[in-house]
Amino acid sequence: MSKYGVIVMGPAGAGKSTFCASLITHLQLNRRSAFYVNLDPAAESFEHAPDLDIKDLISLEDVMDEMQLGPNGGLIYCFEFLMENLDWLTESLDSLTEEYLIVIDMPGQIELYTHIPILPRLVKFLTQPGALDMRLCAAYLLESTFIVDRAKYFAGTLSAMSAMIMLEVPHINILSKMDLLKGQIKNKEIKRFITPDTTLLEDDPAEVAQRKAGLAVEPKSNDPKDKEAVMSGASFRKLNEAVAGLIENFSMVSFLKLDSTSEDSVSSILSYIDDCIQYHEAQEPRELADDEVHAEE
Ligand SMILES: Nc1nc2c(ncn2[C@@H]2O[C@H](COP(=O)(O)OP(=O)(O)OP(=O)(O)O)[C@@H](O)[C@H]2O)c(=O)[nH]1
Ligand SMILES: [Mg+2]
Repeated sequence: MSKYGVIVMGPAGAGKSTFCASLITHLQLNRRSAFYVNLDPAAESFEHAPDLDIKDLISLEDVMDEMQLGPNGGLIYCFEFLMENLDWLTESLDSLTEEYLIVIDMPGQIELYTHIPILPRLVKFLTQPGALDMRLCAAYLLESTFIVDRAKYFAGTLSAMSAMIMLEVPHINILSKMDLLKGQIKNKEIKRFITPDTTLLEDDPAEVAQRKAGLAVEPKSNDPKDKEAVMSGASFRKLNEAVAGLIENFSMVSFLKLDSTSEDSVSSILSYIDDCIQYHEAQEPRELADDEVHAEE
């Protein structure tokens, strides 16, 4: 029996846990079964108590104390430990029927997505036919406020693309916290960021402001500590153009918009997830509950 799930990824603070919570609330309101898996050993408070929590397998605090590691090293250790104890996942997920949407909340450390091959191994394990056989959709969140800084937006898009290439499962990219842009940026302008392309660098507000202020077009110093010098000027622009060009050439990334505070927005993202994993095709027709029958009448 196949299982159905979504793995929610993205940089720190992108809104992953909030999205997981809104998604679970929405599933519950629509009488769908959700199973919430928290894989962030540093997460402390939850809107919905996790059905499975990595903290029950390993404690980040203990790891940091005993192995004398910092939070990032500790997290990597926790994931390596998880990979050696995958039975822990199998035991809990094995009995879930295809009715469930398994929602997996990931930590925000970017190392996990780019530097080490743990995530591809985890995804391979979850999706392996004959074992858990999960139809899994990867959802990569990027904070929409990044669009005011083109360099940040393209760097974030590059990390989304890197996760996409690495994971080889259906993938959606999401600009989160769209409500924060309301009244700040016109809808027409926001549309330009849905599919990234190099023309977005032509009117980079940061660069326009620099030019207006008569600031250097070349870094004054090569000292990486001199952030302002390194993060501006013609060389920095060339770097951004190269990154934006790479993203455009691959033409793999486009974004969906999410406002986790809006039920309609969460519902629309859920439809994409359902389509990606063909959730509805697998469902048995179910009988309507009494109140649903009345609502239909
Ligand atoms: N306005 C607004 N704020 C949001 C939204 N989603 C998340 N936030 C806020 O953004 C902050 C970070 O949200 P989290 O859901 O904890 O982000 P995360 O990606 O899980 O963070 P880490 O697990 O630490 O990587 C919190 O203060 C949330 O309340 C949204 O759609 N709109
Ligand atoms: Mg979180």
